[in-house]
Amino acid sequence: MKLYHNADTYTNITPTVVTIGTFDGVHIGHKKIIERLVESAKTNGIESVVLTFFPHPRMVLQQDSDIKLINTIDERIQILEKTGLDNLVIHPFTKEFSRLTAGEYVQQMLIDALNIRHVIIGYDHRFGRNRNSNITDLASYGIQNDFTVEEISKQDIDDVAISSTKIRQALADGDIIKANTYLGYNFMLTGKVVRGKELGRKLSYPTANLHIPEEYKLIPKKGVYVVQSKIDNKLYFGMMNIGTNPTVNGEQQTIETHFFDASFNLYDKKIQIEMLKRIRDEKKFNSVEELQEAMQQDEEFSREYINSLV
Ligand SMILES: Cc1cc2nc3c(=O)[nH]c(=O)nc-3n(C[C@H](O)[C@H](O)[C@H](O)COP(=O)(O)O)c2cc1C
Ligand SMILES: Nc1ncnc2c1ncn2[C@@H]1O[C@H](COP(=O)(O)OP(=O)(O)O)[C@@H](O)[C@H]1O
Repeated sequence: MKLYHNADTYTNITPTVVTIGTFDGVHIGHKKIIERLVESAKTNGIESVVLTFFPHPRMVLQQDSDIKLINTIDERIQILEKTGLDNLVIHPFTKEFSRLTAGEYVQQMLIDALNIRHVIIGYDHRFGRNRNSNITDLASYGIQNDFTVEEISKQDIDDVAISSTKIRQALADGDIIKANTYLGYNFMLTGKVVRGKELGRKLSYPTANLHIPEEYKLIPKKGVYVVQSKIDNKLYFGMMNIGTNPTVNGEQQTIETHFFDASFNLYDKKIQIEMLKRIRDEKKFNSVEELQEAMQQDEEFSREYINSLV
């Protein structure tokens, strides 16, 4: 897959079949659409393109909107890599861009930049300044400019929207198994390991504190989870706490993971942690000893769960 951070840098002259959207989560509903796109490119001997925008239009147009996304932009790229897609164009969404008229948008983006032959698009897709053009308008631009428009049915679009809503809700509820079922892969958190209070090692459970710079990343419900992570090409299982560490009077929310059967220095390392299963709520214990006991039980639970996977 080739990656472009601006449609203007797309210089490939092979005609394209394009689909346009945010594809947050790149879940099984999105994958069906992308499969159709890739198939259509193959059948017609042209190249497939997903055109997506970043930041999310709502981050730009309603700056106060506290939008949370299932994937960071880098995670989205990583998941799309595996779909067989030829090209991913992530065009910067700016206020200026949002003011392009529908005609300017079609000409500059679809025709001039992408050399479009075919577009696969949701029945309810809107585009151009104030989103005032629809799929019928796109079809007439197509007749004038020699490209065809293929509609994704209401049913398929509804399925996509339902899945996204279910995934967000499941993550908010801590129901990782449900989220992962709809995603078709394990929900992940990606970030850098930073220093904490250095209490973990005293509890005999050193915990890597994950810092996620993307404020828009959706973080699941507070609590304790079974997780896994590939670090330097080796798979580690572990247990994660998302919370404020009330027992030790923590204030800020942290994301901390203890990996089993491992001893390494992870500071400043970028890691990606896949979440597998929720264990329990975070609690305020009366003493550090009680917390330690709870962590031992979490470890037992996690190990049993991990063994049940194989
Ligand atoms: C599996 C796991 C479960 C945890 N559960 C709780 C909890 O229920 N309540 C709590 O106050 N802290 C909990 N913690 C957080 C510990 O308080 C934290 O790991 C400890 O304070 C070490 O912090 P440090 O990495 O900043 O040194 C948990 C941590 C882990 C890894
Ligand atoms: N099994 C392990 N799981 C997680 N981190 C580990 C492990 N073994 C060593 N470490 C290291 O220990 C650090 C965490 O120790 P800890 O005492 O909890 O300090 P901090 O408060 O800075 O997180 C991690 O960032 C990592 O570099």
